[in-house]
Amino acid sequence: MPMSREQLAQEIIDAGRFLYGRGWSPATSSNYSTRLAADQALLTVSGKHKGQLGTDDVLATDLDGNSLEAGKKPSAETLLHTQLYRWNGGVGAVLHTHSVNATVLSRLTAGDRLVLEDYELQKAFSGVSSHEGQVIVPIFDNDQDIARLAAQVQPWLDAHPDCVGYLIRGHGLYTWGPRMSDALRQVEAFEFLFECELKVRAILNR
Ligand SMILES: CSC[C@@H](O)[C@@H](O)C(=O)COP(=O)(O)O
Ligand SMILES: [Zn+2]
Repeated sequence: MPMSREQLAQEIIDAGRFLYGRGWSPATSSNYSTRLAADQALLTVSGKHKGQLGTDDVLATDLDGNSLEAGKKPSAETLLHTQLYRWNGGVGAVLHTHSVNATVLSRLTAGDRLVLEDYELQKAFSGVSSHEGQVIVPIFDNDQDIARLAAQVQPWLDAHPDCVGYLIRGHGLYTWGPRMSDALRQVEAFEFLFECELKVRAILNR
């Protein structure tokens, strides 16, 4: 049975409490969404403390990022969510976080991608069944013009249908999944792997 708007809103509220509690969504940063219908998303409004969301702090949008609820300010990064729902009909939840490790690692990594390899925890990502492959995480330069940033992301998504997430340099992570629980698992996996990468690099001095 499909989940009601109230249930989906509660999933977003619970995700915010968890992600804020882990330190991955500080100071009103981050935005979260679920698919509300084939052609609609339910997204966090802009500027709210993500550890203290209430049922009024979400709004419905169409998949072009237009608000369907007057009087509420959509997340500044709405287009980065809706493009994922349009890209893949199997995406049911999208999470954007702002952890220290994602921010630092994306700044330390030269070039346009982070390559994760030889980590058992790669298997937490959708479609990955062994540590032996590579999980490639593209890194896009930050841009306050979100339509322009979304236009940078789209060709990567189109060329990589198995993409599980991306970084925005000095900004944060986007990841997604069929359900909120999948997206949350992937945030945790990314955070574990980002921390491993930073520790390995510090020890190897590279
Ligand atoms: C508090 S700075 C972070 C924001 O600029 C933005 O990147 C962000 O993640 C939250 O924006 P929001 O409009 O609340 O969805
Ligand atoms: Zn952000």
